[in-house]
Amino acid sequence: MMSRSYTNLLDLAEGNFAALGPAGGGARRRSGSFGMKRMSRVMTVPGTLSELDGEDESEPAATNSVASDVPSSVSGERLLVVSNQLPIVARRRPDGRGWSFSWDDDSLLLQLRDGIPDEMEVLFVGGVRADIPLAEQDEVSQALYDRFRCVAVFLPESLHDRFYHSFCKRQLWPLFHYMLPFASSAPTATSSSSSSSSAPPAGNGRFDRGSWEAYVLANKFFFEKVVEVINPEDDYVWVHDYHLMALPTFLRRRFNRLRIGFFLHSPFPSSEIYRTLPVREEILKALLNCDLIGFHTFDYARHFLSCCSRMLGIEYQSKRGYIGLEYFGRTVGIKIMPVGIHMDQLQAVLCLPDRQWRVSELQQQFEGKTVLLGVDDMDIFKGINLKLLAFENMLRTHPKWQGRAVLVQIAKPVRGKGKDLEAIEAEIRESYNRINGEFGRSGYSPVVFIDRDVSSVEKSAYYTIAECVVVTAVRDGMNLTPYEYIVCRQGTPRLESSSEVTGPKKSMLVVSEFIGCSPSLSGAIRVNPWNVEATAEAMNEAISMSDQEKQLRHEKHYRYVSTHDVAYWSKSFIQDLERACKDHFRRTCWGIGLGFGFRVVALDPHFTKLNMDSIVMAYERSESRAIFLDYDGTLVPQTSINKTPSAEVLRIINTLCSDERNIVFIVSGRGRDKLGEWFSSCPKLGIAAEHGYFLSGVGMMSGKRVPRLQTSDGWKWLNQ
Ligand SMILES: O=P(O)(O)OC[C@H]1O[C@H](O[C@H]2O[C@H](CO)[C@@H](O)[C@H](O)[C@H]2O)[C@H](O)[C@@H](O)[C@@H]1O
Repeated sequence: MMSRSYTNLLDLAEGNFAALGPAGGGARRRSGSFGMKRMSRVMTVPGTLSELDGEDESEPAATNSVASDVPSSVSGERLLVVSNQLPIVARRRPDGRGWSFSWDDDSLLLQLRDGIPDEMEVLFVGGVRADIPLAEQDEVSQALYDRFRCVAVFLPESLHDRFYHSFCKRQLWPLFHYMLPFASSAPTATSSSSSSSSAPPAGNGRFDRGSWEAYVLANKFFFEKVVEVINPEDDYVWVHDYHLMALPTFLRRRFNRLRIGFFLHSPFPSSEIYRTLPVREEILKALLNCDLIGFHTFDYARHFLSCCSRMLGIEYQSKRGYIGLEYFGRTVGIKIMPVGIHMDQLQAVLCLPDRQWRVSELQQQFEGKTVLLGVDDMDIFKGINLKLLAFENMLRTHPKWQGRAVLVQIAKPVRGKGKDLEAIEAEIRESYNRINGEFGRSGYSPVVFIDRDVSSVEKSAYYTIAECVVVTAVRDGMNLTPYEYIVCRQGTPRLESSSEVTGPKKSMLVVSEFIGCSPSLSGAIRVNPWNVEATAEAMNEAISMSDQEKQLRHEKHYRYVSTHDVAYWSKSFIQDLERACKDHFRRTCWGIGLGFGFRVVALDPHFTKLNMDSIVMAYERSESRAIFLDYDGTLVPQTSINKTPSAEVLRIINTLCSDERNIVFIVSGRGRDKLGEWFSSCPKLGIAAEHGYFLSGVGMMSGKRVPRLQTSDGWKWLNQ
């Protein structure tokens, strides 16, 4: 029986969006609207597997198979990077007429180009971080495509609210950060939401099916934009982050053999958390339509694999260092590779002329003080208040730091607002006012709280003067703050002559054990941020450590961070994606299934479908036959509670066994006692019980049938 969500998804896939109101912004285009789509170099042949698995045949997009003689890697390959937002900064022109656009140099998506081979063109597909009126969307789309090879996705406003603010930010994002929607108020703190005024309709953080439908529909909008520009035989598609987890299913339905990679930038939670999501199977199955799925850490990948095992019954295999999930004949690769920073860009900031001046200013401001630094988005998972409590605790338990230690906390403001965020902001304010009230004195404020946008120059200047960076996030996918700090403390050769870089390079880190970068920072002091006293001790230890020790730790970190940069990450991902897809064009692919049950069955080209008439003919022609029958799912339905074989099954088995030319075996993992009991009325039947550990029954010797082993006790198990 189809579940409700399947029905809805099918509706969505068929273009029935009634529940969500009119869809499509002014800029929605049909295939090929940018006028540059190339012809397919591979012919497709229709076919269906529905007879084999009893699935509905009425799904035209799902039944294409592709011929197997296909070109190997060729030039002209392109990478389509699909993400919720394009790496573009959009500004209204000062005269109010039109828009000006520039690359967002801070965007990881833009930076990843450095790891992509030069001959591979990179196109971006995603939303624009600005409210572009409907009437201007066509023009903006064309400009973005012509100038930046960016394909803009515009979602109708109401759909965007339900997709992003409601499903992404109130449901997926908190859940992936281990927050279950127990309370009636929803987590709404966002780090980059577009507007707080357009509150989503869902009233709390609990699962809301309408928002899920909006999520699926929004993913379909992204899919349509990909379709406009894709050349499925030459292109790779790299989908980013939790906003677009349904997209691989849309892509796979249309393009059976498209090369699809996905990278999750947020954490993937423990299966005990993930399994509370009502659409848990749908999302897992959608991701399994990719060829490669990437995670920042081993733990996130491990959680994903246990979800696949527990919720879908799919087990992973590890071969020669690669982890793969066998999914209907395709191997879905699992990639563990934390993202890195863009070295050149950070170093370029270090060389900007006004930076030196900013560093000197800060050195003066904090002269004689030891600066601990926090740089976080102001969101509910960053644990800023826990950091303040730990700092307060350190001042109290180690009074030598009173008057000497300063915590500078930069909290990048976010536009999204919610009750949780407001409560956390109030708590933070109360904490730093209390700390400054108790420990502050003339010329000394223990906490300097900066809740405004800070330029990259200013941020790098703070990194330079900080003795230690403290990250106490309670969950974070990766968190690149420690990496940025390490690179800024190292400086660049061009700074060697300046007064800012003197003596050996050193840095010190206190980082939460709940964030993605933690495993890669072996020289950091790792803390459980919920343990305020232990974090206070870690802060004290970090700033009290000898310079030599700080230097050793810094060198170790710098070696890692400078070699595992963003280009290293993207290069490695694309290489693995290529590898995972290398035999795609040698396989015969069949799409089957409805909605999120859709998957591609990939078969060896020599695989031929069994045909009843030819089986009967071959059976009749043969002189001797070995017939091996599985038990559960073959002789008794997988779902039946009563596992005893029916009289009909026993009759058929005895008929098969009565033919002298047949040797019939049941092969099962079940125990010998039960199988022996169930088939006691089939004296000529062979049984391989407990996966073949116990054997009983007939055999052939020199072409002659040997009698089955039987004792007065009934069955004789050969290896007993
Ligand atoms: O707020 P969103 O638009 O929903 O995006 C979520 C966050 O995405 C990015 O951060 C994530 O990816 C980073 C790089 O992999 C990783 O360091 C971080 O821990 C992840 O949360 C983005 O940088 C954040 O601003 C967004 O909040």
